[in-house]
Amino acid sequence: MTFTPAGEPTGAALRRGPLREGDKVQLTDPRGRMHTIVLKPGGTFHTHKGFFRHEELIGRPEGWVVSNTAGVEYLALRPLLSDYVLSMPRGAAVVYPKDAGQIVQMADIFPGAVVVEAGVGSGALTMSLLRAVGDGGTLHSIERREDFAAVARGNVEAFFGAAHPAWHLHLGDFADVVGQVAQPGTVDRVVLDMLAPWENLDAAASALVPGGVFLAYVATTTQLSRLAEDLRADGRFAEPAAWESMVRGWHLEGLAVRPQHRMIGHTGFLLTARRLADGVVPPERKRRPAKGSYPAAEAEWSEEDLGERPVSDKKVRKVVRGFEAGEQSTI
Ligand SMILES: C[S@@+](CC[C@H](N)C(=O)[O-])C[C@H]1O[C@@H](n2cnc3c(N)ncnc32)[C@H](O)[C@@H]1O
Repeated sequence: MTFTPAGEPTGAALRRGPLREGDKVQLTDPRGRMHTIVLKPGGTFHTHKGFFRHEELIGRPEGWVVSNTAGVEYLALRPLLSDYVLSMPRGAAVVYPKDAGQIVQMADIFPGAVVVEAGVGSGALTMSLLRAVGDGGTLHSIERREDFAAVARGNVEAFFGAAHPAWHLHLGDFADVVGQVAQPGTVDRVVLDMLAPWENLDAAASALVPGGVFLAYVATTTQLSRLAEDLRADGRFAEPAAWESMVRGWHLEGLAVRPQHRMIGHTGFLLTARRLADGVVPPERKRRPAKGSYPAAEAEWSEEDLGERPVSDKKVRKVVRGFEAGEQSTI
């Protein structure tokens, strides 16, 4: 199903115009609860407080309010991409919208770019990448699990309403597949969301153009540490940068304007590094390597490696005396 006229980006027409048969529609009830339905002739939406017929929405503009048999009102809107990824079927955990936005921006995904991503999981990030590269770009998505690839294909095609012209889904391991789908040195961006991205640095470095962006999304600090050290050891990448983003919603009610009590505390860390030109040695880092970083994951950690300031016995005795005398003091 596609309503896209020639020249319009894939999927755009599905998000415009009156509500149609086959459209996914998000209903918001008076308490703010959401329900997702697919409009079909003869369909009804039932709750324990009455029902309405889908025909009452088909042909209406988005943003319509429909009342059920008990007078309960529902606001009807097509889901946005950020709504869709949180309600679609999942194979693996998805990249949340807050991180997908950061990935598109910080990996500098541009219209027409050649991008390789792995793994695909449920296809959540895939949809943001496809929107960013556009119909004229190329996205190779590599997934090692056939069942997850099938879930992703279903989600992506349902969202765009058709096969996206920029999308190429491949089954297999990133390191085996990337060289088959892209010539060395031709990929603008590599985006990895997987357990062990450090196992794929050689393949990623071979695929990337000079100046290309490598971005990885990892869930734990131990993964982040291993990845950063292995990137430095590889020698074909500039110094990596890492961060996380926290998004806190706000409650807006009269004078009660405050942060919401609940938030998504942790999703993952993002790390980016640029591909150096071939044969270039990474510029020497000015920082003393022993301070604030540790040399290798398997090394014994010392206070100095961790950037801890050694504390003299004299200082410790002074603080203990102060503590015994009732003073508040820290080392
Ligand atoms: C967390 S999921 C990805 C979620 C996805 N980015 C999304 O937003 O829906 C991680 C996926 O990576 C796949 N994977 C792990 N290592 C891989 C590799 N070396 N090559 C290809 N896929 C891999 C796993 O099978 C899994 O489906």
